[in-house]
Amino acid sequence: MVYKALTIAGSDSGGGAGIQADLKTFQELHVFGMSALTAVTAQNTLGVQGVYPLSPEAVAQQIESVGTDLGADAVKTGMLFSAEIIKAVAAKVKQFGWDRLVVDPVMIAKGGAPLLQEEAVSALKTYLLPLAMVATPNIPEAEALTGLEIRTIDDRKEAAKRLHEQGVKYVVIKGGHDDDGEETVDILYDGSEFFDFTSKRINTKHTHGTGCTFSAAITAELAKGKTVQEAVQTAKSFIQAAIEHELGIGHGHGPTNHWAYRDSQTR
Ligand SMILES: Nc1ncnc2c1ncn2[C@@H]1O[C@H](COP(=O)(O)OP(=O)(O)OP(=O)(O)O)[C@@H](O)[C@H]1O
Ligand SMILES: Cc1ncc(COP(=O)(O)O)c(N)n1
Repeated sequence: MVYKALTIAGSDSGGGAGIQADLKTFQELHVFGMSALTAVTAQNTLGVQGVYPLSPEAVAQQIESVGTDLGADAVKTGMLFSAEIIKAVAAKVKQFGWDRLVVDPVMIAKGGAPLLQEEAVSALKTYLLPLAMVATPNIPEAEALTGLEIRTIDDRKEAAKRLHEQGVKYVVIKGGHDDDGEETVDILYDGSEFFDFTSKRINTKHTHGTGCTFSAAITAELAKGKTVQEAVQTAKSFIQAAIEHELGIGHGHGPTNHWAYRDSQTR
């Protein structure tokens, strides 16, 4: 059986985030990866030097090419840039009836560069979140999507409930941005219960692309037919290994190590 996953996201020339992180992660998890580019970024470990969005038609046509021939067992979205691209993507997801959809609501790169226009946040809420099986906001993204200020674990739970009310079936609020403490805690809400995924916080500056890699791992596991809980558990182990075994490349915030999880399985 060949499992297939499609990522709809931006290109990161530096290879640590975006489409590149997604395809590497799919491959590492033994899932055939396909892509529809939304934008090309000139980017490295020091920051984002340029953003060149594609037309909504170009995005829609790439998805159409994949959907009408290869099909996809699961789909994820990353950087979508504009309200027009979000609408085009939502229409195609509906057309192909893709229900294993993971929405990573990418807004701002770690270095501060905007990857989603401010006015597109409401399009994300209106058109895409209601189609999402899983959404994976970090804390600032969850704040932008709910209007809540998130300080405590209870605040995170409240934000998860609000996003569930907006139509997301499973909400994962990631704890990478919670700088205090010895642990990172990601919270999963399924509409009735909360589940915690906890790991030791690794003290490193090489976390470029952690969010993309984590959501791509969830998507790969969903493509195999795993439950959301199983998929999040594998994704947490995948990202933990990828951060822990850092590559140390580039002069700034380096990428994570996408092959570390596979190595850890064979050790
Ligand atoms: N220093 C760390 N140590 C261990 N795990 C981490 C660390 N930083 C992030 N993570 C994990 O990485 C995953 C992504 O979380 P994070 O909150 O960094 O996402 P993000 O901000 O969307 O990422 P990105 O910066 O790529 O957009 C989560 O599972 C989180 O717990
Ligand atoms: C094309 C693209 N997509 C997503 C991110 C977010 O990743 P990060 O916040 O780790 O920079 C990025 N930097 N570039």
